[in-house]
Amino acid sequence: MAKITLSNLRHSYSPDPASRDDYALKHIDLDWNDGGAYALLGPSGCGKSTLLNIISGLLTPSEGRILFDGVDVTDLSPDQRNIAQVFQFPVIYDTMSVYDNLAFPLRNRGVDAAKIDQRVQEIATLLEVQDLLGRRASGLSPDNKQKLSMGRGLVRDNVNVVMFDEPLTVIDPHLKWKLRSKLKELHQRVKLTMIYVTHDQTEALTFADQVVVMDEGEIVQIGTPVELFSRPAHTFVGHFIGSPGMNVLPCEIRDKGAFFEGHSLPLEGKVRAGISGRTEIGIRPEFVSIGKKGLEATVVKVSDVGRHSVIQAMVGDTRLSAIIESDTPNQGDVVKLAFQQDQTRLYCDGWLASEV
Ligand SMILES: Nc1ncnc2c1ncn2[C@@H]1O[C@H](COP(=O)(O)OP(=O)(O)OP(=O)(O)O)[C@@H](O)[C@H]1O
Repeated sequence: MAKITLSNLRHSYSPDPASRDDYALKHIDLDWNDGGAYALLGPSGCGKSTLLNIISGLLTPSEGRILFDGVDVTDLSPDQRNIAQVFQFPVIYDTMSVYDNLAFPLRNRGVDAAKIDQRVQEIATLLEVQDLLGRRASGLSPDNKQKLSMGRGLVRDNVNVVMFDEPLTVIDPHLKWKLRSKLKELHQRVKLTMIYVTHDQTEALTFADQVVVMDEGEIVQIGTPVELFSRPAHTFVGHFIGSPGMNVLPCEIRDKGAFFEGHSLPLEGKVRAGISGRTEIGIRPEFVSIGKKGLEATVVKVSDVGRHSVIQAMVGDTRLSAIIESDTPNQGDVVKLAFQQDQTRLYCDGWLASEV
């Protein structure tokens, strides 16, 4: 296990990058603490795989250094970095048994037979493949093949980091939640440093203690799932996390207050001093309610999603979502929307600009 430091990293796939847009990773400075469970979350193309490949040593960054426990490993090969990686698709030896597949990474490093047996049994039990140990890997279902692939990544307890790159892509939806919670349980038991790469917020939020959110080659926020939900540092995080995502409404700042469609909307706290730029109000649909007073809005869509309804309503040209627990309005109704003040945030050029 190790603390991993990424220092002043930049990466461009172009041999001659001319502008910031030529960089797949724009500037990354980050510590992954020893024993942490991290998710690297972001949309397709934001640079997750590039970052992962730089940590694993498959890719040399254009600029910057990678340190494991303070030791510079930038010029070391993937093998010398002593890491384990689980990919989207199973990487297993089809002709070997399940047992031998799990034992392979340990045998390869000369671990003694008793210890190998103990680890193989432990990991197989955890992943619920203990009954399959004698079977040939080629005959396994796709789910079990991927479980085996994960097992191979987890079987060594002395790796610096285990990295998972969208590992549940091939897993049946009904098994996904089970494996996600298994991985979490496993992390709590083994306390290896783990980095889980995904574009799926549910996977990231269930697995990780800390979620690193990326967009366009940059880290936009690092936080616990609760922090990302409650105070998104950027409107991108507000949109990307949550279902539906945060409402972002254009606003004007006057007399130290925020005005949307001519209405004053009380913010959570003060407007940060000295801001200038495009200003927006951010409020999650969970904190918009229908009341006797508030912004007049026309309901344009109502979706019953079980425990609550999601309504969409127009205020002028702006569409808002609200999560409504009871007394759901009908499409076409004119309602009054109220915002919970301590959840009403201000953003300037995308970044959080209200203070509490
Ligand atoms: N080998 C390559 N050559 C040139 N450009 C690349 C290469 N690999 C990735 N890119 C570009 O770098 C940027 C980041 O890609 P990357 O694959 O790291 O993103 P990602 O978040 O992992 O996306 P995905 O989830 O789709 O894999 C993208 O603009 C992509 O087109």
